[in-house]
Amino acid sequence: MNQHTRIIGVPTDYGANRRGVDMGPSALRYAGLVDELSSAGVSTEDAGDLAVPHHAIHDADAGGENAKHINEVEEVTTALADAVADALSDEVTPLVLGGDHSIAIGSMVGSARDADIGVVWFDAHGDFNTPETSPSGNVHGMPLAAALGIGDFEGVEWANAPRLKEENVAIVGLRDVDENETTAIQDSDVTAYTMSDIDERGITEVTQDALDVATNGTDGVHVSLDLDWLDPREAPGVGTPVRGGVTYREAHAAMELVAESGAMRSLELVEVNPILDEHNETAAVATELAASGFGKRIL
Ligand SMILES: NC(=[NH2+])NCCC[C@H](N)C(=O)O
Ligand SMILES: [Mn+2]
Ligand SMILES: [Mn+2]
Repeated sequence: MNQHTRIIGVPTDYGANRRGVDMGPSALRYAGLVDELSSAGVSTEDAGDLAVPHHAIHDADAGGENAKHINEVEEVTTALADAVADALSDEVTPLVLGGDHSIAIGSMVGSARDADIGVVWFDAHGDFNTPETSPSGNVHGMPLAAALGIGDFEGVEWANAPRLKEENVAIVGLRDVDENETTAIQDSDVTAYTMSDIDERGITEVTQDALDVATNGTDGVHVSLDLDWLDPREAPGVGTPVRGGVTYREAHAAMELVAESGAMRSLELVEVNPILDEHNETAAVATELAASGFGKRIL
């Protein structure tokens, strides 16, 4: 496989309640991302990090707001959307390094600017809240609803990806969903595969189904990999860990299927928090999974 990718770092934690995920891009680079990708036969250019507004006070722990730091999220995701769209028009695959999962708004908007896309969302969470349903006010719990224009996000131009349809979105590995978020997912045309589905049918069949959903009638697929998708024993460096996630091998099997589909248009690795990690192992796992997504095989 001969592929080219452009790394776009997005060192932000404005969408999360626990600090430190803004150091994710450094941790991923330090874990050897470029070497790992080159062992997959992928050539990499590193565009560095996007500028993220700095505020002396980060009030993510403060209550009250129902979409905390939404202005900073808008600023960052708007710049990211342009960077992702630019990479695609230069015919390189954008590889976005988070940062918290709010950045996915920018990845999806950019990836869908000139194409009809599907999304495969590997995550413990639905990230389907809106400011009115969110129990936390953290925007990293809202990016799918934002891109799809659900609830408060309807008509919010910077956040919506009009060329992404609900019926082309597949969430894989769900195991922690808020009450009103559950209803919103059920009322939508999004397909959600829970951990119970993976228990019953196995990771291969479920991932294949998810890829079918995302490729059906689209020009390509944005793959969003939240590291809390994995079991916290394998990926401890995340801000919102949930027990009972996929194993290291299941994660690789899924990413190998992503590569085999030939449909991956853009990829993001999010929610790596080096402060909560053990010896950078979550970042290391993330780089290995990215390589599998780009076609690395054992033999
Ligand atoms: N990308 C994430 N880690 N999202 C976690 C979201 C947690 C919770 N559902 C919330 O809305 O706050
Ligand atoms: Mn998550
Ligand atoms: Mn997430």
